[in-house]
Amino acid sequence: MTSEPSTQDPTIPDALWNSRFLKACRREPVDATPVWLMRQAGRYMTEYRSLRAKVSFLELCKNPELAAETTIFAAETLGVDAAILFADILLILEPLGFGLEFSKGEGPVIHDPIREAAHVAGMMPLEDLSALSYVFDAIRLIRAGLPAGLPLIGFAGAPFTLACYAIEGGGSKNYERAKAFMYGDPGAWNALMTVLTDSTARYLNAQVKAGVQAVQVFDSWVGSLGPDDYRRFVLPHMRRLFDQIDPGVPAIHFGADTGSLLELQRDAGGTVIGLDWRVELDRCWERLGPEVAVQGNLDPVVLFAPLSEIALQTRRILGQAGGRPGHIFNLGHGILPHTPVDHVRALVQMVHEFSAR
Ligand SMILES: Cc1c2[nH]c(c1CCC(=O)O)Cc1[nH]c(c(CCC(=O)O)c1C)Cc1[nH]c(c(CCC(=O)O)c1C)Cc1[nH]c(c(C)c1CCC(=O)O)C2
Repeated sequence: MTSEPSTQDPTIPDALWNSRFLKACRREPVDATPVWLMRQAGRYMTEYRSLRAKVSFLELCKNPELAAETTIFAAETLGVDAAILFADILLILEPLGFGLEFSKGEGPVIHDPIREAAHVAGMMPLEDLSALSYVFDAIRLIRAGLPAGLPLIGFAGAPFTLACYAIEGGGSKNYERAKAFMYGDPGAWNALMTVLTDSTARYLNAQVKAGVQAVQVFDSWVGSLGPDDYRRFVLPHMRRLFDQIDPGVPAIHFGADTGSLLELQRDAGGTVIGLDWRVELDRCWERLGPEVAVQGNLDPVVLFAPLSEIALQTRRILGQAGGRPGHIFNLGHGILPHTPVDHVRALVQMVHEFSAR
């Protein structure tokens, strides 16, 4: 069911193996709760915005030196317990044959989206990952530039979330096209999900080979499904994905708005389950049982509140985790673009201070 990276791979240095973050992934006791934040490198930072004034988002992703600098700068400025690769879940769509664009104000646009089953019949799982070599180059540079004991997280989008983008052609409120495709032609849907699953597994394992110590799978839009649809159309693919990921690295399984899917997500796989802020951490951990670690779950909007409120909610979440080994503090979803940086830094300090043992 879950992968258990409990024996140390001889290629992992002690400083990384014994880091707070990796210990928490293994549900081992730590001196203070590890914290990192989804989208910790991004537009809320002035330095990021000045870089983006010079290069487009895709240029930044495809320039290993700049991507590495962005990851390292964010991790060091914030004092977090893990760094995350600077990239995007949608990059894998390009070598799968889709045109990708990030237009101002509109978010991502996928050209030539899937409109019929015949499109899927022509798709093959990625064998050759050389079109994504800039990602692996960035990982090598980041690993070399990070402090020896600071783990690096790689990531990918989950097949459902990627399928939504590939079919809708961009963001969507209700996913009508994606769901109509799923219900209307389950055979073509499963073929598409299989291509995305197998490509993603290879991509994540290649990130591990290049030097990440953990991976996170973002199923950002899967909360739009009810449990029965998740079971029928998504779970078998997610299980196949987690089964293929290198068992030597922890896999974080994140979804947003998945309060009604958590047990199914756990059954699909992952050593750590991500929780958003709509749920209570203690009750969910109870539901998930003792075999998984949990990550979360502060509302990203709380970072706009006064420090006193941030402190109150940080203490509440740490209290709900109850000092039980296996909690990684994070937001319930990514940091928002206008978040005050000083509040983000204060949050990281509070987590460490309030949880020090
Ligand atoms: C759904 C999704 C995407 N990308 C991602 C997800 C899953 C996470 C989630 O659910 O929030 C994942 C992602 N995207 C980015 C990272 C980098 C690592 C990090 O610091 O966490 C990660 C982990 C950079 C980014 N990805 C994007 C930016 C902003 C680009 C810019 O304008 O500079 C960054 C820093 C662009 C992006 N990329 C995507 C969208 C919807 C957008 C536009 C959103 C927006 O405009 O705020 C797709």
